Amino acid sequence: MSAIFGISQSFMKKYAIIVAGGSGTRMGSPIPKQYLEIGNKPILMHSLEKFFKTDSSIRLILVIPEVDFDFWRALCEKFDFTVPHQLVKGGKSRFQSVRNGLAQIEKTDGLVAIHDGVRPFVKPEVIMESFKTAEAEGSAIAVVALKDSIRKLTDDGKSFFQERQYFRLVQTPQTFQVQKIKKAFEVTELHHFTDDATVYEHQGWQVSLIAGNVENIKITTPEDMEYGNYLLGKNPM
Ligand SMILES: Nc1ccn([C@@H]2O[C@H](COP(=O)(O)OP(=O)(O)OP(=O)(O)O)[C@@H](O)[C@H]2O)c(=O)n1
Ligand SMILES: C[C@](O)(CO)[C@H](O)COP(=O)(O)O
Repeated sequence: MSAIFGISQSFMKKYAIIVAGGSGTRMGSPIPKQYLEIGNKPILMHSLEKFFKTDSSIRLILVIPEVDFDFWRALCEKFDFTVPHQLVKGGKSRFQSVRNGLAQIEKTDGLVAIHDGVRPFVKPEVIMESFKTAEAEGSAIAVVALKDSIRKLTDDGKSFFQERQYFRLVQTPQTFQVQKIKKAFEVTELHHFTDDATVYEHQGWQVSLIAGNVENIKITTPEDMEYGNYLLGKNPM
């Protein structure tokens, strides 16, 4: 980090892997959810733009199914979408899609944010903080506190009160020092690797948490589309 005119600035190369290799089964739409329009363009374009507008020097790596490459290029033409990005083919699972994205990063001395393509409402402040914390501490995982009470269910049908202050909802971006996350992804995929933090901590490394933003939902089911359109109507990007 260095300070120029009071603004703290890092000179480390920054990357963002935007994963959108899924099929969106829970959305149940004829085309995968990442290409559905909210506001005036596909969800995925909002997500890519968030990173580009935050810092245009971030190298954007977009992971989508290889069968969708032509479809995506056609969408870019249709929407006059000019944010520079590299297309990479997705894998069978999110883990494999991330690994394909990481394989495109040759150098090991940078920082990489891994972000779900279907989280278009991430705030620029969260993206910037994730790079800053990952540079200092190795990782930065965006999380938010719970507002509701929670209960733990047991297999025999009972439920128990849990202290919610000990829990956080996990979002993306999940940002890391490139060298460490590339090493972490050299392992065999395990069932509990639901995100990148779990892969990182499998190495025995502690993750650092940062504050996410509550609107940064993962668009998953049809009602999330309604909420997304509502947010854009009230709060155009
Ligand atoms: N093989 C996969 C599976 C998921 N993802 C991405 O990981 C993010 C989070 O996954 P999720 O919301 O579960 O997306 P889908 O797998 O598409 O949805 P579903 O589980 O409903 O099928 C999404 O941006 C999704 O495109 C991916 O890149 N490659
Ligand atoms: C990465 C993630 O969005 C963090 O909350 C989440 O783990 C993805 O889970 P999914 O089952 O692939 O939707």
